[in-house]
Amino acid sequence: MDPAKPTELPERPKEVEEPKEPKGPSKRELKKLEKKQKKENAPKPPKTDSKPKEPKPAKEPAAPRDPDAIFKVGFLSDVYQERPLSEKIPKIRTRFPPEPNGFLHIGHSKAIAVNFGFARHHGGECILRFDDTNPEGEEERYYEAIRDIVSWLGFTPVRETCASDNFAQLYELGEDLIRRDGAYVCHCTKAEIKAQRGEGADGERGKERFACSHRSRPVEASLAEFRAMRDGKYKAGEAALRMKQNIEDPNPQMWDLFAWRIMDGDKQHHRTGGEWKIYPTYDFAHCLCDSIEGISHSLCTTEFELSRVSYEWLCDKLEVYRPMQREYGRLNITGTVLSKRKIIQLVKEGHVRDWDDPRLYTLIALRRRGVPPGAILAFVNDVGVTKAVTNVQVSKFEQIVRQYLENTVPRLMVVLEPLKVVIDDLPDGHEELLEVPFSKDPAFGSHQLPFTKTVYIERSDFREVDSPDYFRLAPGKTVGLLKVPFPITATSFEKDPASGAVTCVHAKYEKPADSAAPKKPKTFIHWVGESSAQNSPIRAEIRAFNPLFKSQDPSAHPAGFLADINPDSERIYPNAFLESGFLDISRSGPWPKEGGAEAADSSKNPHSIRFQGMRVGYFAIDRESTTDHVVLNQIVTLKDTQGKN
Ligand SMILES: Nc1ncnc2c1ncn2[C@@H]1O[C@H](COP(=O)(O)OP(=O)(O)OP(=O)(O)O)[C@@H](O)[C@H]1O
Ligand SMILES: NC(=O)CC[C@H](N)C(=O)O
Repeated sequence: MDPAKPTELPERPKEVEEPKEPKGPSKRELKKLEKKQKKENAPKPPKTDSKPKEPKPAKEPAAPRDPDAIFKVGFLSDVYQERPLSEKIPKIRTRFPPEPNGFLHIGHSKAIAVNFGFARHHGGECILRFDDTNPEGEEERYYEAIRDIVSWLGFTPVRETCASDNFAQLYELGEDLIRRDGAYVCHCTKAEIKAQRGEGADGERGKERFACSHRSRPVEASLAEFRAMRDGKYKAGEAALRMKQNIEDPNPQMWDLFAWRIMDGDKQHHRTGGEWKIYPTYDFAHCLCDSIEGISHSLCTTEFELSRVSYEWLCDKLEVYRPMQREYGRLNITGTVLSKRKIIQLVKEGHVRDWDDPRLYTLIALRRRGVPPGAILAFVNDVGVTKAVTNVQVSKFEQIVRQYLENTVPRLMVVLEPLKVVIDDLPDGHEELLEVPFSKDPAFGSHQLPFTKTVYIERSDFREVDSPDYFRLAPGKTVGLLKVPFPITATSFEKDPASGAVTCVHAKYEKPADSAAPKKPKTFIHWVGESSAQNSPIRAEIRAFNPLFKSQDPSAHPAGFLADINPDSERIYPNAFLESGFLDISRSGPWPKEGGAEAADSSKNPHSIRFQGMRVGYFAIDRESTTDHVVLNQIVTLKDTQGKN
C-alpha cells in the first residue's frame, strides 16, 4: 500500500475467530485409517467357485472443480458482461500491479489468479506492472521474487512494465491537470490538511470541511511551483501537488487528494536513481498507468472501492481513456500474519528461518514447504470471488492441498523416529525384494523394497505394555508390515538401562506352514528395511510444522502478535529413515507431473519432489537438502490434525 493514500480509507479486515490448539488424530480417525490400510494390504482371498457377483460399477472419482469456474459465473462473469469484447474493447487486458516492496503472500495469489486468469479466460493478456512509485522499501530482490512467483504459479505476463516507466509522461499529465484547473500546489502542513478534511486536533472526525487557501491560486503560480518541486526547491512536506476535486463530496477519496509529493530521505529509486525528487501518488499514478497501458478491466480489492470515484474523475478531467475499475474481496488466511512489517519482525528476531520459512504464508514459504502451485490455484478457485472479504482458516487451505496431492504424488515409506525390529526367525542376511507400486495408478511405476531381517518401524507404533484397544505392535501382538506378505509378532524388547528407552524389539515372522491359514493382523504399519545393496535406509532430517501462532487472530493478542507465537511450531526429526524409492522419485520429478514452471528444471526446484509418506503425511525436499544430508519438509499431515473447524 502506498503511504500517500489518505488515511480515510476503510481499515483492512482483521483476522478473526477463536483459537484452536493442535491436537493429535482422534481414535476414530486412526481406526478408520488402519481399516483402510488393512483393506489395501490384506492378502487377496482365494477365488471360489461360487457364482460370480455382478461387477460393481467403478466408483466415480469426485469431479475436479472447473479451474475456470470463477470466470464463468458470479462476480467476475458480471464484470465481464459489463464491458465485454466489442469494437471499442477489442482485447481484454488486465494488469497485476504489486508494489516491489516485499514478498507476495497467499492473498496475492488471489489477485494473480483473478487478473491473469480473467485475461486468459477471455483470450486476452495480462501485464505484470510494478507499482514502484515509492522508492522507500522498494528493492531489486522483490522485483525478481515477484516475477519468479508469478511464473511459478503458471502465468506469463504479456509484458512487464513499471509505473516508473511513465514518470515523465505522468509529470506532463500533472502539468496538464494544473492547466485544466484540476490541480494546485499546496504548502499546508499535515495538521492543516487534516483540519481541512474535517479532523480536529483531538483526532475527532466529521467537523466542517473547508478548502485550502492555495486552491484558488492562479494556474501559472501552481505551474511554476510544480516545476520548482520537480527541480528540488522544496523538501518533503513543504509542497505537494493536490487534485482540485470536491471537498464537499461525502467520499473522502474526493477531498483534494495528493497527486505528486516530495519524498523524504535520499533513497535512490531502484530504476530512476536520483532523477526524480518528486513521486506520483497511487491515486494519481494508478489510473493513469492503467489508461496509458490500455487496460480494459482494472481489477482490485474492495479497499479501493471509494477510490474508484477519484480514478474516474482524474481520467475524465484529463480526457484520457478510462479503464473500468471493479473491486473484489480480499483473501485473508486466519491464524497467521501477512503484513510485511510483522513478518520482518519475525525474521529479524529469529522466530522463523527467513521470509520463506515453511510456517509462513508468503508464497515463497508455501513453495519451499512443497505446496504445489496448482493447489494454491485450486484453493483460490474453491473460495471463489465475490465482493466479500474471505477469511479462511489454515485448516481449509491444508485440506485442499491434501486433496490435491492425494492422487498426484507417489507413495513411499518414511519412518520419522525409527525403532529397530529384529525378526529373529529370518536367516541372517535375509533380503526379499518386494516389487511395490508408487501409487494405485500404474502410470506411476513401481520400485523394489528390500524386506530384511532388521527393519525399522515408527517408535510410536510400539508399546511396552499391550492393551485391548491398542492395535499396533506390543509384546505378543501381531501386526502387518505394509506390503510384506506375512505379519510379525513382537516377542521381546531391549531397553537402554540409562534412559529407559526401548532400543530394539524382537519379533517372529508369521509365515504359515504350507496348509495353515495365514494369521490376520488387525493393523498394518509402515517400516523401512536395512540393506546396503539397496541403499536402504536413506537418512533424512524431517521438519514437521504446526501453526506458528496459538490463536486464529494473532494480531489481536493484547500483548502483541509475538506473544501469540506457538512454542511448538516446528518439530525436527533429525534421524528419520526413508526407503530407497526416494531416489527413484527424486530422479523422476517433478511431482505432481503437471509441473508447469517446475517441470523445466526440477533440480532447481527441490520442493517439486513431493511424495506421500504412508500413514505419516506429505513431504517435499527442502532447499537446504544435499546428497549427504537430505532435508524434507512436511507439506501437510495425512489427516486434519488441527481439529475440524
Ligand atoms: N489479501 C489479498 N487478497 C487479494 N488481493 C490482494 C491481497 N493483498 C493484496 N492484493 C492485491 O494484490 C495487488 C498487488 O498488491 P500490492 O503488493 O501492492 O499489495 P498490498 O496491498 O501492498 O499488499 P500487502 O500490504 O498485503 O502486502 C493489488 O491489486 C492488491 O489489491
Ligand atoms: N488498484 C490496485 O490493485 C492497488 C495496487 C497497489 N499496488 C496497492 O497498493 O495495493
